[in-house]
Amino acid sequence: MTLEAIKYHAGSLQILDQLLLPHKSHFVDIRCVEDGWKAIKTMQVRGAPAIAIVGCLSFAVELKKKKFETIQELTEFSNKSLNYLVTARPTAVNMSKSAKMLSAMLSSSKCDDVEELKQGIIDHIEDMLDKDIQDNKDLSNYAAEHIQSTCNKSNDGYTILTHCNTGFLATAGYGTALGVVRSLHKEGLLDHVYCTETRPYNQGARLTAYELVHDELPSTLIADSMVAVLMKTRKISAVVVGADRVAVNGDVANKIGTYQIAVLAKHHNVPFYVAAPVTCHDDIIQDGNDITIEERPADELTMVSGVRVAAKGINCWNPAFDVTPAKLITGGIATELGVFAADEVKQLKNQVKNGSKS
Ligand SMILES: CSC[C@@H](O)[C@@H](O)C(=O)COP(=O)(O)O
Repeated sequence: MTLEAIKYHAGSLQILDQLLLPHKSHFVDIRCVEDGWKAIKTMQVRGAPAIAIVGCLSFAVELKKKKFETIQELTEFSNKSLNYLVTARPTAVNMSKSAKMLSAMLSSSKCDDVEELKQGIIDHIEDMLDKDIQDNKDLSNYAAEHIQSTCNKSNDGYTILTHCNTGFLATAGYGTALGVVRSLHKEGLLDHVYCTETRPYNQGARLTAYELVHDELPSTLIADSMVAVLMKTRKISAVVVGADRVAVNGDVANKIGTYQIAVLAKHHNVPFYVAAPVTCHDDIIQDGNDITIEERPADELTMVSGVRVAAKGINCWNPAFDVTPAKLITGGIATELGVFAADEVKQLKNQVKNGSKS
């Protein structure tokens, strides 16, 4: 049975509450933009593509119920809602790109029928679901081919290390970095996958491990602090991670801990890949230093599953993401348009502008 984290039918949205995983599968209703914003902020849904998809669908659900007298009224409501959704979490680019695209669609539309324009926006948002799954499959297949042509095999196939959660739970389906793992497995080429715990919020232990067990993939969980010894003592073919924002120069913001894994990969000569559909690429921010890094509440660090593990009174710093410089992304950046060297990812922006797909 395929995992399902987003249940959507015209006018109705439910999401799997990721705060309760892996212990409980419980879907919550998202009836409006405010519900969508809260679900993103509290991380009931997380992962860059899923944030944008659930944010936009929450807007679509509220839009469907609302009546507008004029196009101006529709436009004002839309811009206000979309701008609000962008404020829930700042690092991933996907929601802000979608918001800009939908606002531009409204402002450039020649349609003078409010209902028709409203439905056009809803249709466009609904298409995001299928498009994200197809993009993930395409980029995963490209990355799997690239790994086969450039990385070392271990035993009966390739051994991959991944970080955070980038699978069904972080996207509309299939996944990005975890999609690459799925594609290798489908081809009979996956020997093993290691997933990090991903402290402090444990997306690896709670969510990636859940997906790997669900799909019966050969897998092992490690603590984040074991990456160096893993690379030294076991044959790792490649590291594959996702992205929250890829800057124009190929620097990548992703889950905290990604940067240190990239440093270790460089030291141990392990190719380091980023799996990032075009929706994760920022066309404006030139380099990683200008990416806003979200800082999350201290209790995500001091508490584990509601139990305090840190001494009371200690100061905490909890950046949720870090930036891996392009020069450490030695394998490449996999997109639905192919695999790019990180310092050549600028070309991707031109291909997207020109509408080419190869
Ligand atoms: C396909 S998901 C890519 C990234 O969004 C993922 O690696 C990540 O950093 C998620 O962070 P999170 O804080 O759980 O939203």
